Amino acid sequence: MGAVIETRALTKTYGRRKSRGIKDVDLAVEEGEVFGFLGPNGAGKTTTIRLLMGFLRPSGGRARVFGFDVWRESVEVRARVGNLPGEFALEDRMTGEDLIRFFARLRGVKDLGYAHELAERLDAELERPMRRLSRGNKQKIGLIQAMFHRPPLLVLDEPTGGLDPLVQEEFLDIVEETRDEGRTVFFSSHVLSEVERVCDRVGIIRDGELVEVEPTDALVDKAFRHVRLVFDGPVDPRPFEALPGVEDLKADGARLTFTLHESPDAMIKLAAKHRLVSMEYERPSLEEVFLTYYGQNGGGR
Ligand SMILES: Nc1ncnc2c1ncn2[C@@H]1O[C@H](COP(=O)(O)OP(=O)(O)OP(=O)(O)O)[C@@H](O)[C@H]1O
Repeated sequence: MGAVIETRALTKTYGRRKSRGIKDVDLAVEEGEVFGFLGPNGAGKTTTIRLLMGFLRPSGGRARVFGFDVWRESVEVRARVGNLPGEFALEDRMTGEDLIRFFARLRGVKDLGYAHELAERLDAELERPMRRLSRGNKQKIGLIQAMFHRPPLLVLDEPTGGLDPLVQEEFLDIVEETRDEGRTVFFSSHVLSEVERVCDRVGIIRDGELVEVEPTDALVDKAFRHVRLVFDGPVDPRPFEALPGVEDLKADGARLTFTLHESPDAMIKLAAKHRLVSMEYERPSLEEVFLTYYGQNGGGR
């Protein structure tokens, strides 16, 4: 099967002033993959998710989920998608258990076994009224609600927000199991480490535009490297500084550290003219790669 989510030039502007939401987003999420949708606050993640769920009408372009138009056939879409919205209003007096039973009736689900398994694994409090739950505990109820009927597609907006680290880990295990069952997961995040751990591919959105879509490994692989060279005596750092792709060079007598944005060939040949004691050549984290798209202060490259 082809794409589970497919958007073409999907665009949303807000209000009469046509203020920015998202612009010309072309996206294809394949069946059985875990897709991470990355961007800082205000980049357009929630807007995209609300469009996919048919909660917002596109200003331009279109989007399909399982082949259904997300706006005109939103009932068909929602029947196949488990969704955690960015913000959700929960009935204050209801307990988590009441809410799950309510959704189970709506969806015609009789067996609540998986709902209770999820509640136990996420350490959710199903017996308390919602108004007495902390943000993180409400988030757990929202996640159970999105997942307990094992929908073929999960669309989750910042699913780990407010969860403590152990529960985040458990949630990521559940995401991996969901993929093992051949189901598809699309989630937005700005926690790069979790995306690096579970996502097969990532899309990076900046100022409403999708700037990169890559397999997670490939994105990190094609990025720069951290290099640390230690020689048996002081070396002149200037020839290293002059190499193409060398940035942020720091010299400390016999020790040079820098980032390298080109292939290592010229650097290795230059280093080999001296006596090397040790060399480290390391991939960056996804977090560091992400910063190269945004700059340290959100500027971008
Ligand atoms: N209802 C609205 N009316 C006007 N502008 C809006 C509205 N909702 C979002 N925007 C604008 O659209 C842009 C994208 O917002 P969106 O909420 O989709 O970003 P996000 O990536 O989900 O951010 P966050 O991580 O903060 O939720 C922002 O510039 C935001 O100010």
